[in-house]
Amino acid sequence: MPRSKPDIPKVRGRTLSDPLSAALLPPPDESPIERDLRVKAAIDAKKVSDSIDDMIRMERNERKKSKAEVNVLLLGQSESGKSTTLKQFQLLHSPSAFHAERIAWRAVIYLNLVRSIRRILDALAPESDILDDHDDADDNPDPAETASVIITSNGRPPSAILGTQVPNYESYRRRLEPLIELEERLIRLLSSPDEDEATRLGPSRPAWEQYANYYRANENTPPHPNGTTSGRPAPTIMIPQKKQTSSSSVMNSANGTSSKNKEIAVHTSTNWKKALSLGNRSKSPKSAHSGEIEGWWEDPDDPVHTLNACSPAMQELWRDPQVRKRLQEKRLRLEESSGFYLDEIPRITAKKYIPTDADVLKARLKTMGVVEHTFSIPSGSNRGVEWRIYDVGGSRNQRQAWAPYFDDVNAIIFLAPISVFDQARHILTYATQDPRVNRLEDSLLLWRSVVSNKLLANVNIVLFLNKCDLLQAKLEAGVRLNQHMISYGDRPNDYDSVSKYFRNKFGVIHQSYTPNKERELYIHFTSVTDTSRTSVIISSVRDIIIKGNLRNMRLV
Ligand SMILES: Nc1nc2c(ncn2[C@@H]2O[C@H](COP(=O)(O)OP(=O)(O)OP(=O)(O)O)[C@@H](O)[C@H]2O)c(=O)[nH]1
Ligand SMILES: [Mg+2]
Repeated sequence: MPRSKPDIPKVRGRTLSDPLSAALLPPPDESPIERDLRVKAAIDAKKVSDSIDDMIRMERNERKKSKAEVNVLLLGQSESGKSTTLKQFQLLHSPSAFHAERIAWRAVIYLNLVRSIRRILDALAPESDILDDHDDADDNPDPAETASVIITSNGRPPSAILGTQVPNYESYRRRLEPLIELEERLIRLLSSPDEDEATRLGPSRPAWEQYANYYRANENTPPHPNGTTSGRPAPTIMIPQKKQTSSSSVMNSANGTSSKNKEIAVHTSTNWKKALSLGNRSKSPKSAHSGEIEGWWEDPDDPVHTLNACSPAMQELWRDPQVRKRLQEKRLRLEESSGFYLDEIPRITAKKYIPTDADVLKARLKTMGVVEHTFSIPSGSNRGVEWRIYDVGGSRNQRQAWAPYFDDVNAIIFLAPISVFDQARHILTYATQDPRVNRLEDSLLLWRSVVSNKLLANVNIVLFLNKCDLLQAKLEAGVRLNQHMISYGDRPNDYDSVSKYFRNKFGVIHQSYTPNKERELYIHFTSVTDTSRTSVIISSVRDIIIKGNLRNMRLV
């Protein structure tokens, strides 16, 4: 069916100097019969052209339907749980690949554990001036964001002056010293061996290491407090860009294609997992002649030996009541922090330790750049829908990499960690007077900017109010929401009331700012480290996204 009234071919907007316009003009001496013939020929030609257009359109829709594609973006601030959600997708849809990679996570888990120990020692150091809030390290290193240090007028942090002294500190420090070297080694192992700049260490050496160095040189005199800084940020591993693979690939953070922009912060699972191919050795047959070994535990250079040797000291440190008291004074709640394995030291430091699924889900490795994973997910009568899931870095200096993905995204899963209402990030920018920004406020602002984005007006949005397990534990421990969010007022401080309050807060922002009032918002309360509950949620999210996608395709 022709879509417009048949007429002579349109040449509107062209001038006579345009050769096409000139060619389409009727001949000057055209008779009425010739005119009718010419108009009929033009109408026939247009019919043919329209039917070709229709065929092309139908073919494209058919192609889309048969090889349906879904692009999903995981968004949210740093440490909100995006990469963990991606791991859950992997566990659900490519479990064998997930299990095959478990061994490679050993290095990350070791690094998380060693870092927790170092943070305790930093907090115990007599002259330590580490920040009370561990999440401050979130977005380092970024020139616009610097962790602030609370220093009194005499240059010493208040907690160092008034805090509980741990008499065994020196002994712990000495016994755990090999872990300093191990931390550096693990970071080197995880980064690419041929990239000098591959690994970014934090801005300074840790307080306890400075103290240790000083102490070695000046046995009994304590070091000068000046010059010490806060604990290091979470290890950030910068991995060079490699050719993309279909199942797991890496993108340039700036334009999603090449490495032109030297500011690329690439973080690919493929690369670092290969770099630590410790697991391969377990497959080698043991042979006295070739020197092959049965497993990594027989390799004297494997990091497990240092950990294993330090295991008793680590356990004593973590069990020590005075240490716990000191951590409380410093408001350092390691139990809530990412990559927490202190309650499982004997199991993690065992020579033949293999990470469980739960360990991998708990492991913390900050994402730099954008990581893409594809899955083929069967859906109803469809042969298989190809899902592309993009996991982005959530820290502030990573967010500019998000926009290029807005163009052809079908759905967004936005993660907001609602347990962080009592945490602040230290941000020093020219525009910010108060360097402390509440992390939940940060999430709300980010949410507002995503839901109000016009490019995303027709994109399905699913909101995960995440870290509900930590929220519940925090409320049960007596932390009051109204002390951090005045607007909460006198409402009860229990999980039900608080979680509803947050759902409402995020919902109202969506309602007020969405450019598409028809858009439905799907909200889930999640703890994405919990596999059984998350797999149910993922299945329902999958259906919502597929339905929304089909609806949008019909509108095309
Ligand atoms: N207890 C608990 N821990 C969680 C939950 N979700 C994520 N985590 C942990 O929080 C840490 C951070 O999660 P990630 O998935 O790495 O966060 P991300 O959003 O990818 O962070 P960036 O890569 O920095 O943007 C990890 O150690 C997770 O195991 C949750 O619901 N409960
Ligand atoms: Mg991540």
